[in-house]
Amino acid sequence: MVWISRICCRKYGNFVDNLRLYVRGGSGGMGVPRLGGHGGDGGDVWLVSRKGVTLRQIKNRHPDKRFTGGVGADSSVQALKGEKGKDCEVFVPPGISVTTDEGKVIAVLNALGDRVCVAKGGRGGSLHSGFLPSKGQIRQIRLDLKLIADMGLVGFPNAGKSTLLTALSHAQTRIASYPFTTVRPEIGMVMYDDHKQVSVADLPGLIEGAHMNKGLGHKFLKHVERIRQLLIVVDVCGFQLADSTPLRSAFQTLHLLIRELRLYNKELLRKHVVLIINKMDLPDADEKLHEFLHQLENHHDFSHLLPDDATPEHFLKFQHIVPVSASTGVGIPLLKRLLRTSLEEQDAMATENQREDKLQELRRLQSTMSQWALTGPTVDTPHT
Ligand SMILES: Nc1nc2c(ncn2[C@@H]2O[C@H](COP(=O)(O)OP(=O)(O)OP(=O)(O)O)[C@@H](O)[C@H]2O)c(=O)[nH]1
Ligand SMILES: [Mg+2]
Repeated sequence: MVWISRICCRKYGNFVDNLRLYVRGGSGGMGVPRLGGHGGDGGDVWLVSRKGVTLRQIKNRHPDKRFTGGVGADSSVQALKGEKGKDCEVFVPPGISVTTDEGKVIAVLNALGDRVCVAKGGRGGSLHSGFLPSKGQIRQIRLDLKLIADMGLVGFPNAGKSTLLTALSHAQTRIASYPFTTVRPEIGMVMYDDHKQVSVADLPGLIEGAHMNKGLGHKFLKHVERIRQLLIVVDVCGFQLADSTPLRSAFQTLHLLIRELRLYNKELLRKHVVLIINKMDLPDADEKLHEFLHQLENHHDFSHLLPDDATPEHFLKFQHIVPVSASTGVGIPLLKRLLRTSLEEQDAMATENQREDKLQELRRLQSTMSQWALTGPTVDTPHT
């Protein structure tokens, strides 16, 4: 039996997922022409990925968001070579991508302990520079945090993603009958009776054109990149953003969602996906589910139902398809079990792939060795 714990449900209040920093390397120290002494180089500014740090902490502790390396020491009679200025280390959470103001990605810090120099200190004065020091590098950089969770709820607004997370984990998410209720990601922990847990992220609803920054656009989509599996949530009755926009059936909604994911980053479609068909308590839900499943099975026959250019080149293969009602709780225990199963299946598949890779490697080695037994090893001769 699966059980859930209110205590273990985490909610990230005041979530900060991006931050702009001003970083400046320290200036170099003065050289001494008379003695031929070199000034010390200025200190660099480094970002270092560390556990337990949040962008909010950085923001609170350094309201001016300025980080500067130490100044290199001047050359002197006592120390002809001046000492290097102190490096400045800024601790950041893992999962950070660092970009310049022009949008150029400088680095991605994924693993704990990853580090990158974001502003180099200036050179100390030397013969080369007429013993005058140079200034350190100055940069405005942007840190973007990509959320890490086992699974992420993805869907159009109002599909019931937040209601589902509450039903799965008792996370206290905002739920309302209007689109775009969720404006920042929330994470809930689904607990199992053997104390294993699965983290599930509730993400703001997508709309058509999200890949071009419509709605919450990229602000939301970037979080999907680091999530292990997608939980695509579709309202069995479809979706209509406003009276003036067309009503999309569940089948159409699904395709439009896939299109948005693909246009943002087609690698996302390589992830494992569980399809959740929600609101099964609504009138006619059974017939609509039947029709939707039929369309899914024979999707090529129904491409005429899709809006222009919505036909995806890649059709997602679903690990599991689960009809539920997040409001009444029907199907929720099954869904909880399937979340766990789906992650275990992915782990098993990864292990199997690794085993297969090793076997292939071994076979290659064996065939090379038997070749050698016949002909002797071939040695690459350098080109003359
Ligand atoms: N009948 C029915 N209504 C549901 C169900 N799940 C959610 N709802 C209702 O649908 C509306 C939207 O629910 P939310 O959970 O806020 O939807 P969401 O997908 O998080 O929406 P956004 O945050 O705007 O993207 C609310 O009025 C819910 O009460 C369900 O299983 N059945
Ligand atoms: Mg929501």
